[in-house]
Amino acid sequence: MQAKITVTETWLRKHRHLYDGATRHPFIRSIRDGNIDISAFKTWLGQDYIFVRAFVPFVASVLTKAYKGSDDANGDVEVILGGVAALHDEISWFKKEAFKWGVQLSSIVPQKANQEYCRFLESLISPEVEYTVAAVAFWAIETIYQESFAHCLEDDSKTPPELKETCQRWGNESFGEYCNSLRNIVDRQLEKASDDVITKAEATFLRVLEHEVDFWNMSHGRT
Ligand SMILES: Cc1ncc(CN)c(N)n1
Repeated sequence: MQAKITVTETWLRKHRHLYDGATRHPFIRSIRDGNIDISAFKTWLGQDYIFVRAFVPFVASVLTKAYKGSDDANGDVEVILGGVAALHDEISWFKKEAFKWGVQLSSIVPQKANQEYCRFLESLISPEVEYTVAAVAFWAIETIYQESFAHCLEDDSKTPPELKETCQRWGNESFGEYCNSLRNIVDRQLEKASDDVITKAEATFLRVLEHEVDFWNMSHGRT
């Protein structure tokens, strides 16, 4: 018997070009090829710290929506709670890493692409946004980082040793498993969603891809 094609699989096939644009961006390729400009890396580091701080209330809102909106026989809340806990570590890691690279986090001003991405996250916090739609954004945001940084750890990569730890943070296997759990949550929700919610969720997925590309562009000095 053939396995059923899930909604996320359909989207990934349909939007492959844009998805690859987000997960195989020139910024990521430059890490993987070992010719990253360290000033671009430092820009990314400072800007991403600001993004992650805005990401926390968004993830907390997904947690609330999961509690209210899913029957939770499937443990959605616990999976998302794991994500919140990981973000706590992530913020400490950014502080440590910024110190290592001489990046002054307190003086970072968010750039336009970052501001727009954070505003988009804030719009998803609204209680009017369905759990399914918010969960799709959450899954996509985490997965793009997982796939991007895992690409920098493949056997034939020439990632500089001093950036390996950064790539490990999102490219490691257990982060990959967590992203798979998020994908299962999303597919389960989409399976029972109305056409209207599915349409909104797909549009949200595309918006995430665009914001991620803009975020890499910004880090790469392309704005
Ligand atoms: C822009 C961005 N996208 C995703 C992630 C992964 N949490 C992140 N830290 N920053």
